[in-house]
Amino acid sequence: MQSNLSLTISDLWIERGDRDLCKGFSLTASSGDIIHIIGDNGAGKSSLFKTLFGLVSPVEGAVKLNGEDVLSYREPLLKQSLYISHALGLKSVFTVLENIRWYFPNVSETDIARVLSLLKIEDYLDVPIKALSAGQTRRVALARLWLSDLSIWFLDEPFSALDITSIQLLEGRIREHAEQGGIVFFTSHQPVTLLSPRRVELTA
Ligand SMILES: Nc1ncnc2c1ncn2[C@@H]1O[C@H](COP(=O)(O)OP(=O)(O)OP(=O)(O)O)[C@@H](O)[C@H]1O
Repeated sequence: MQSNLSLTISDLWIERGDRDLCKGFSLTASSGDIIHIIGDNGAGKSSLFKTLFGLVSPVEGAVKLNGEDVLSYREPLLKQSLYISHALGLKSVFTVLENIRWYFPNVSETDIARVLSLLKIEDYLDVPIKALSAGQTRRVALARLWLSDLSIWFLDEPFSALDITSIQLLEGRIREHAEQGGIVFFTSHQPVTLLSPRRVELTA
């Protein structure tokens, strides 16, 4: 995992439908930062993450990773980043293990077993995602945070549907990642006080 990272967003302006979002939005995040993006429903939090991932093109603005423009050529950012959207990125007819293997074909059985046990989904290895509860499904998606070595995380509502034990586990993992030099952006409509994140508000 690379540390000493600096991601700078300058004067961003996103348009979706006929709505202006994030107009004039600027932010710099460095290794070790945990950033809680807040804002009302529809303020543009998911759109911001999608823009950084190239799924939405901004009207204006610049995004630089360690000084390099990553809006016109995104590969340096994508190679460093892990994005878990509302959609979670899981295949519903694949089993838990098949989904994990889809992302991590070379990770050892031991590491997968350790993480699934930590997340208390070790008994569901051969169960298709469509047969899991909402919280169990999210835990499978979040397993990527323990198995990946990517530095910059974009987590859209990662605490949604989780029980208290899982919330604490995720908070611990986010804190650990930042301490190791990663950068974490997340959205949540609930206060996440244990992490003491930097709060950045988008206005609708
Ligand atoms: N595919 C789309 N086409 C047109 N407009 C869209 C599209 N997706 C989202 N929008 C609009 O963009 C605005 C911002 O949506 P976005 O999902 O980014 O908000 P959000 O802050 O993540 O909201 P929430 O807290 O409800 O998740 C909304 O007004 C929404 O209607």
